[in-house]
Order: sequence, then structure tokens, then C-alpha cells
Amino acid sequence: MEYPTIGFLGPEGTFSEKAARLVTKDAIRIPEKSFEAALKELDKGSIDYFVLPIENSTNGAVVPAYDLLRNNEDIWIQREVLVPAHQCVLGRDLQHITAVLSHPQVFGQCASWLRTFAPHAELVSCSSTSKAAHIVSSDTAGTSIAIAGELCAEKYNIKLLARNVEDDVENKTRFLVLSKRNNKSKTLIPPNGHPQQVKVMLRLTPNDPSEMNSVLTFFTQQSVPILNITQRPSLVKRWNYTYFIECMNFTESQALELSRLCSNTTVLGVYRNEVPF
Ligand SMILES: O=C(O)C(=O)C[C@]1(C(=O)O)C=C[C@@H](O)C=C1
Repeated sequence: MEYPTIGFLGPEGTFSEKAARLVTKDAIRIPEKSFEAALKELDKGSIDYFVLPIENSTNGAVVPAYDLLRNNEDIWIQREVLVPAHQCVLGRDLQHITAVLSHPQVFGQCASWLRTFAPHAELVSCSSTSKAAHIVSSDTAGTSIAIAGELCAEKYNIKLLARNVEDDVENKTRFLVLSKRNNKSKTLIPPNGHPQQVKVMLRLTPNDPSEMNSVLTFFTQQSVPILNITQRPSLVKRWNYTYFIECMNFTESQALELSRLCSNTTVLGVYRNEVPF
């Protein structure tokens, strides 16, 4: 039996790797830095799926991930994966911190610890938590620390100075497992997922603000639960937006009706809900 191959971005030891290995232990590392480069691998067919961090429970939306969903017509969301993001402090010591390195998403997850233990340190954004650990592991001055997952201590031979520095002990990052649009046949979840558990991600780019009023009225009239709405500039024209709506129990016929209210409506995926209400 041919097993689907799943790719994750960046160096070893990231939370993206953790997410991919929750789906299959044989996940493939894509050494690239950009989501677009990873999608090229999906397009070439060297991977069947790619895990994309979309939202953190403390720090909110991963904006570059939504920009990827905005600009691509050939992707399908197969499922979502929730990964506990327990953040650790790695480095030489906590006495002389001048710089804190991590993925930008992490600073918002550890705001309280940073205010207390590194209030004057420079926050340095890296392409991943593992990259941050790799850089700090060669800091001979010992004045920088990295915030990353525990695995990075061993992977990059760096001292673990503190565990669970995230503000919320239940801190989690939600990942989407993307495939090419025509790859729906390899759906990772049973298509007959129980209706209460099935989530739908919609992408809408209204031509006129009044279209969004009609869309929201439609959701109310149809009693469709909206879980979240994220907006990004549409790049079609200034001050025009693309909206991403995640909702539950949304049917094909409702999607058809919605596209009559807003012509730029696309279903980006139908997947089992993994977020506890
Ligand atoms: O840098 C990593 O470890 C990643 O997997 C990326 C990422 C992110 O993009 O949000 C994923 C989970 C964590 O919230 C921190 C960073």
C-alpha cells in the first residue's frame, strides 16, 4: 500500500516537525525556509501533504500562512492537527541576556516570562524555533538565549535553562494538513466524518462591502456556526479584503448559495474538527 508522504518546513526539532509526525512518523523534512518553496514540492508531487502552522491558541493567526492560502488555487485542507507548544529556554545562563532568539510567533506566547526575565533583551526573529537554537548554540559570548522546543536542547547540544515558559500551560499551535486540490481522494479522514465534527474553511473576496453583509446574514439565517474569521488585504485593490471563515456543518448546497452572494467564494477544505469546544 502506498503511504502518503507529508512534508514539514525547516530544520529538525520544530513544532512543524512534531505536527507532521503526529500524522505519520515517516514525515519528510523540506530544508526550505518559505511556505511557497514547500508548496512547490507539493506541486511537483515529491510530497502528498504539507503541514502549515495556521494559528496559536495564545498568539493567534500565523499571518504568512493565511497569505499562502489567499494566493493559491490548487490546495485543499485535508485535516487539522493540534500540537502542544511547550516552550523552553536554551542557552548558557539567564544572568547576562542581551538577545532572545525564536520564531516571531513564540514571543507572543511567552510574553510574561520575557517581561520578567529578559525585559531589556532584544527580541530577534528567526525562521524557526530550531534555527534560533542552532544560532545560539554557537554564541561563544553566551549572552543570547533561544526559546524552542525541548528536543532542540539535545539536537543542538545546548543547555536547557527553563521549561514551560509559555504564558498558558495549554498553549497549542493548530496546523493544517494541505494537499493539492485534486488529491481529495487521499483524504486522511473518513469523508463521512460525523456532521457535528466537520469543519469547513471558506475563502471570500467580496467586490463590494455590502456582499459581506449578505454573507453574514446568510450564516445567521442558515444557523451555521462561524468559529472564526480572519482577514487579509486581497491585493486585488487597496482596502479590499480576503476573508477566511471557518464554520461547522456547512453543506455543498449552502456553498453554492454563498457563491451567489459573493462570487469570489472558494471552499478550501472540509475536515474533522480537532479543537475542543
Ligand atoms: O518554528 C517552529 O518550531 C515552527 O514549527 C513554526 C511555528 C509557527 O510558525 O508558529 C509553529 C509552532 C510554534 O507556535 C512556533 C513556531
